[in-house]
Amino acid sequence: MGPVIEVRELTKRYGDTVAVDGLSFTVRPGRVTGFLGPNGAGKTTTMRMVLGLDRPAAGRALVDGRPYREHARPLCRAGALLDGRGLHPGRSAYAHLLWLARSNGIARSRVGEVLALTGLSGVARRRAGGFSLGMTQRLGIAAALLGDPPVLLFDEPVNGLDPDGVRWIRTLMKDLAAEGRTVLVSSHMMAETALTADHLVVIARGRLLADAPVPEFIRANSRPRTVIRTPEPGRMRAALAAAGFEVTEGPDGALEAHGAEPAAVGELAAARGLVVHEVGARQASLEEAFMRLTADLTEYRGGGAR
Ligand SMILES: Nc1ncnc2c1ncn2[C@@H]1O[C@H](COP(=O)(O)OP(=O)(O)OP(=O)(O)O)[C@@H](O)[C@H]1O
Repeated sequence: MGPVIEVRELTKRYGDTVAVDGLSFTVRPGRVTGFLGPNGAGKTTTMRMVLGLDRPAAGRALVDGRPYREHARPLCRAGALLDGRGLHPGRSAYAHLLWLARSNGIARSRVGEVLALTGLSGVARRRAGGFSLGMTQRLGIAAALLGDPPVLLFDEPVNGLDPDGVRWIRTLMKDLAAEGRTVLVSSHMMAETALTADHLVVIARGRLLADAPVPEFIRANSRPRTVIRTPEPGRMRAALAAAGFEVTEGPDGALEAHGAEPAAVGELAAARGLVVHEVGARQASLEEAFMRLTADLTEYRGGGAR
């Protein structure tokens, strides 16, 4: 088995706030693991403890079998993008990376490699303090990749990026996982996570809610839904309603039966002699599944309907 991140019974308190509460999960190599949770769920705190930046009150977090800081050259075991801190604004991108490489026993030649990998070669000599948000993110990722680590943690890497930047990060995450690395990516953005992650670890209030492959997570947290196209929408609607399904109509006139599998709809249509042009399963989005799971648990609700 390749390198993993192991979190066991991890707990962290800030005064009266229990930021992380007896949390256990394992992040495995070869896939992108999305780390999801509402605001204040404890994602950043968990990642900081994995990286030895915060001390747990209880439990432990291991990278490749031991605490991150106990590795001889930690940057070569795990790389991380947290929140752009630790960047000296007066230094050039090159100088920043060279300083990191030196203090971790990493070859100078690797600096040029990660600059090229992150598309920063052309601005390597410029002051990092003058970088745009996108360039700052790229520099943070260059630093994370410097030690060519088998384990990578990214905290909200696409925050504030333009569509090109988002696409670039998405491809990079997938490529890193395809190379057999262990990749943990926290995010608020469900649509983006659905496009990037293979597996999910979902937390709220510091506790584990789900640890499952994305399709399984969606299936477990949504009701089946079937789309029906028919030249007899009125009769079909009535038949579905009589069978106990809630029916809505999409903007294109197609019907959607909630709680119904396509097989049930097809059999119903046959029994009633109804003509159908299309019957198909419609998968819920990751966002819908996530909202369903966390609806009652969210610490801070957005305004509006409760
Ligand atoms: N240094 C700190 N001092 C006091 N409380 C903290 C500190 N860091 C985090 N917290 C609290 O711990 C809880 C978890 O915060 P954390 O930042 O880990 O959550 P998160 O899931 O990363 O949230 P977000 O998605 O909003 O970044 C929150 O209630 C937060 O206010």
